[in-house]
Amino acid sequence: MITVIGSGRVGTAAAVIMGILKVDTKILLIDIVKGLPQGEALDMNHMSSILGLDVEYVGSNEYKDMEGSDLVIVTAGLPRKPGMTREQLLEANAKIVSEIGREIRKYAPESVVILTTNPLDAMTYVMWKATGFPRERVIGFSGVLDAGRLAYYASKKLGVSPASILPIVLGQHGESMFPVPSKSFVHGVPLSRLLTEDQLREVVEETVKAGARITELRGFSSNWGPGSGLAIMAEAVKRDSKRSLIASVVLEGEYGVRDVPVEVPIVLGRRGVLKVLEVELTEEERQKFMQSVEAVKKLISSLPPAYLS
Ligand SMILES: NC(=O)c1ccc[n+]([C@@H]2O[C@H](COP(=O)([O-])OP(=O)(O)OC[C@H]3O[C@@H](n4cnc5c(N)ncnc54)[C@H](O)[C@@H]3O)[C@@H](O)[C@H]2O)c1
Repeated sequence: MITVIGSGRVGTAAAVIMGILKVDTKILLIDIVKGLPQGEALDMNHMSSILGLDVEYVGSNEYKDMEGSDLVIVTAGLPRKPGMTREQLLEANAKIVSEIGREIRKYAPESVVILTTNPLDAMTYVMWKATGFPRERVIGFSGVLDAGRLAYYASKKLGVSPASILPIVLGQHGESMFPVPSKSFVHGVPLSRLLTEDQLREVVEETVKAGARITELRGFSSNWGPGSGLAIMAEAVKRDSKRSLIASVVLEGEYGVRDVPVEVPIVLGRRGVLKVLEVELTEEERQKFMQSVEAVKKLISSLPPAYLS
């Protein structure tokens, strides 16, 4: 069983897409708002019936119902409003993530946790501390989205399918995120060779600002990109596919960094992170990556001490 905590825009998009991809036969939706997860589950069961999916959705306001889940997806928390940065959500969401982390430790102690709550990397740290799980089982979602956005914007300029691009985005999911065109390839040819300097600058800027652009246009933050990225990660865990994806993971010496979660390429399977892949960076790229790591460290150090142990 997969549990999705938070039945808002991202949680419901993920639940629907996981159902359509038949990632599991039972998906539990949890939220603190009475009636919301139950209503969403009922609507999704009608979808399941119409599409012949054989997936059962259940809605609940009780954390204990997650017992038996091998994968818990956390999408609970405040989203940004137009003009806000992800970093401004820090304190309010740390409280929510920390509480949920303790419930997961109690009711699903062997689960793999995938988290979306912003500011993503600092919240991954809070979840890691609150669950006490090994870093392999606490994974921040954002890299699949940021990399997908990089591939999308590059594909528009190149005139090739985004599916032909293997994109790399490293560092923080936030203002200092670090898309790396020299390590993003179309069949062995890096984007840095296929696009001009100006085009590269535009692609990087569009990628970094994509989330804010969506929020500005429609008044609320993205959900279809995150929902589909979460479904791809859930599929890798549930099918033990060992697919390589980008995600936020607490580093333990890789890239010369320790105890800080940032976006890096990983190999994902049933037990969570099986491997962290170290991309070879030039000195200039390494400096940009480290600036991004420093931004995450700064956010973590501004958290109240209650969330740091
Ligand atoms: N990592 C990413 O790439 C990414 C992308 C988009 C959004 N996000 C983040 O994901 C989070 C959710 O976004 P959204 O658009 O779905 O927001 P939303 O407001 O639509 O949904 C959030 C839901 O969480 C619920 N909730 C709050 N506290 C809870 C708790 N303690 N237990 C259970 N449920 C609780 C709320 O009732 C609400 O239904 C936000 O923090 C947003 O910034 C991250």
